[in-house]
Amino acid sequence: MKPEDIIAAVKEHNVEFIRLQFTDITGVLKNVAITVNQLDKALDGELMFDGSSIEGFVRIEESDMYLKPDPDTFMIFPWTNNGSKIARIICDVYDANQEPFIGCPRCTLRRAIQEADEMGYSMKVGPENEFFLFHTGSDGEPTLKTHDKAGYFDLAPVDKGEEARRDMAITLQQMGFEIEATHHEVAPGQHEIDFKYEDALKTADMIATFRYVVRTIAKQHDLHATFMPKPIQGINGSGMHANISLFKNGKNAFYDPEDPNGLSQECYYFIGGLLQHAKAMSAITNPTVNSFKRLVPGYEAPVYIAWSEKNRSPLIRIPAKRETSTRVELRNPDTACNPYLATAVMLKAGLHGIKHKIEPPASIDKNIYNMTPEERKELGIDRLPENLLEALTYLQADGVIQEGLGDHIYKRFIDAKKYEWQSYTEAVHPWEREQYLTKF
Ligand SMILES: Nc1ncnc2c1ncn2[C@@H]1O[C@H](COP(=O)(O)OP(=O)(O)OP(=O)(O)O)[C@@H](O)[C@H]1O
Ligand SMILES: N[C@@H](CCC(=O)O)C(=O)O
Ligand SMILES: [Mg+2]
Ligand SMILES: [Mg+2]
Repeated sequence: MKPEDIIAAVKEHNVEFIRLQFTDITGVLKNVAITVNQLDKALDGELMFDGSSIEGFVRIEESDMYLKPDPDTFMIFPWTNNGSKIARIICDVYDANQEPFIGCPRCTLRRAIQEADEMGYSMKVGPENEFFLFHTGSDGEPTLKTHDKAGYFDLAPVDKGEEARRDMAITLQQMGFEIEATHHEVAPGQHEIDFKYEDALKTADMIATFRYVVRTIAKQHDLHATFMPKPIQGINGSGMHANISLFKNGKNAFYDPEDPNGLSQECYYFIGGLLQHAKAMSAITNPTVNSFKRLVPGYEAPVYIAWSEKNRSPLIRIPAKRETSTRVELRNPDTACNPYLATAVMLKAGLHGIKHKIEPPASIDKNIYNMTPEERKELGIDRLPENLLEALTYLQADGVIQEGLGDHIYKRFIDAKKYEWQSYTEAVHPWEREQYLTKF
């Protein structure tokens, strides 16, 4: 969209406020709301804000930042706030010198996309977004209660969860999402909404928007939507499987009809790169203490670093469809990740595989969970980090993933996450009281 079209649309639909959105390094959506009078100035990229209060941005002495709206992301929300129509535009963050800010996650993804572009590739991503819907209590705070006992693909009697999910899909469609599927997931109260794959930057924007819409609509149904990866022990957690392909000259570069598996050499190398960097990448794709409680055996989440054309136990699965749909499904990313940074490191790792011709190990077509440790060792199957601290240690040893993040984000991320880990280890958890309070 051109700036003049945006101004015309705002006037035509009586939009009162425009939210200028961006994310901090932890992936939390931030916004500055402006009135229509300021839109001209904002579209020219002249709107400044104080970056010193944003997680992982800058120090107070260098805090002036510019928001550069990306006109292609303009959209009017289908709902009103107290009767006011609101629109949003997603922005890149620029520094005081009017250069892309090195701490801006969206600009970081742009850099990785540029690297792919120089090699002739464009990355497509389709995420599978899982989440839980919980009731809110009389105080409006979320509980852990769901009133459905439904499971995978169930058609529950019409309940709030199903109604809310339908509303979410309708709203997203009104906002231009092409919804491919919505279904109940395996766990009670767990849902999935999948939208059609798109170019990497567009998909990352859509994931950020998706989370915002899902939470907003849930609230309208007195429900709390959570993208926390493992809210309840003993049942499945929520993943965000990333379906990835590279296109070259308008064709899927992962497809090769001559290959017995229908996969191109580039696809094999891309898998090789993802597997080689999986441990370091997990700090970004699974960025919370809680993320690693999902990555345990028995809940359809990956634990072992391997790939397969068939079964779902390894980290990477190759869904059966070929030609345009040929893709790699990376199964460890979760719903707490920053979609821009997660996409940037996945692309960086895959491109590294192509550049350095990293052959993946043989595919594993047996259920890895049923193997003995000795069998896994014999096949050279390693596992993902067991916790956030371990993942951070791998990230600190992986120059490729660090380069993908850029020095600024890498350092701020490590500092923020080490602090998070420290605070977690100092906390006394209910489990400890259960185990020790009466025993000692
Ligand atoms: N060439 C492609 N590149 C990237 N993503 C693609 C491509 N083709 C399809 N997709 C996307 O892959 C996702 C497919 O999700 P779908 O739920 O069908 O996958 P699945 O892994 O088979 O399901 P599940 O894991 O829930 O059993 C969608 O977002 C779809 O748009
Ligand atoms: N919820 C599972 C995935 C279920 C599925 O295969 O769709 C996970 O944590 O990854
Ligand atoms: Mg699923
Ligand atoms: Mg999947």
